[in-house]
Amino acid sequence: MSKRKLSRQQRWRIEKIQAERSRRAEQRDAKDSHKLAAGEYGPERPGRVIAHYGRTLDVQGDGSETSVRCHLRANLEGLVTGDRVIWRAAQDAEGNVVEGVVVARSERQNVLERPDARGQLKPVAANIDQILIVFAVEPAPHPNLIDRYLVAAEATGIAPVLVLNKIDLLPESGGELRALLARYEALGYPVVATTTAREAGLDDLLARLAGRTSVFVGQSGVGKSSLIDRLLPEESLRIGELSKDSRKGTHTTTTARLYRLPTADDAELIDSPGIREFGLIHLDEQQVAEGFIEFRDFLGRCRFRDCRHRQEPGCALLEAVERGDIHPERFASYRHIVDSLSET
Ligand SMILES: Nc1nc2c(ncn2[C@@H]2O[C@H](COP(=O)(O)OP(=O)(O)OP(=O)(O)O)[C@@H](O)[C@H]2O)c(=O)[nH]1
Ligand SMILES: [Zn+2]
Repeated sequence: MSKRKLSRQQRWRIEKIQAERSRRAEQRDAKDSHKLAAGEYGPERPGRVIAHYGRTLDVQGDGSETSVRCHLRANLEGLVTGDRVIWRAAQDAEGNVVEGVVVARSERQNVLERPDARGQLKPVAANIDQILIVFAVEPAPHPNLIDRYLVAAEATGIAPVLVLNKIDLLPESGGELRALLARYEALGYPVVATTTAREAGLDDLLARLAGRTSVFVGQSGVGKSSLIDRLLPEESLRIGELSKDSRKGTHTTTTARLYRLPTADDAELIDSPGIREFGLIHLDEQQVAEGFIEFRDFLGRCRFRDCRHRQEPGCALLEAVERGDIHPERFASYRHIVDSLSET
């Protein structure tokens, strides 16, 4: 945000708008309390937030195929797509569920955060099982890019998976990228090869998606949209919801949306432009070191407690590189990422 000073009039306007917003929220909450007390809402039931627009959410009840537009009790803040919640449904005269109210949030298994316009971390999605880091021969990943994504994923505690897309463009021998992937596989990372150019190109990916909640991240042009288009063949699934909202003139700045994939068993995908750019978050030196999973055995074993693993004697990491327990390119990548931290 710009540092420009707001005029008194602008400040007054902003305060007025905010006061009006909170007044409306209070009113709605009072109405909800009344309805809840009057038994107009059904029993508490578990559900999942599949989209959110400000203080309005789409919640899918467990075991249900459809979602219900819900609002929040005033004491609930910061719910994001993927959150598991407790909600109560209101029914119309025919017994159809028409709207709902979210009364509680269940504990999060993990949360994906992104910096907002002011650089403050804000949650964008929760309860994710895996981050699919997509890359391709074209555009080729610049050195360290894969490691950067891996470190960012490790920092969230969500399991990363490497997805090499556009394998139709790979040379017969597999090329350098395949060799690079073998190195990551040896570290224990799952690796999946895909192409949207062939019918069976997504079979391995589908197997990987089954039974899990995933997000796709990766640099522009590697084929994230193409993959998602193939996974969600019904365009109406993606666009229908949005146009319905814009017709109503509702605010549609949804941060992320959860899709259940018709193409894989019990697979969920959470997607939004903000999530696709994941990886650009700021990390500290310690997080970067811990993000290189093969370093973990050696961290804390250097002679000096404040070792920065540069040229200190008795550095356990440098010794591990020397012995061949840490690949020199991964170590160089670690250095490069740490050095870039001071530039940002
Ligand atoms: N040869 C080949 N091209 C592909 C494949 N997948 C995607 N492409 C092409 O790669 C280009 C970029 O694909 P997108 O799906 O737009 O890439 P993206 O990662 O979503 O890019 P952003 O939206 O900018 O983040 C398009 O021209 C696609 O047709 C593939 O498996 N093989
Ligand atoms: Zn050290």
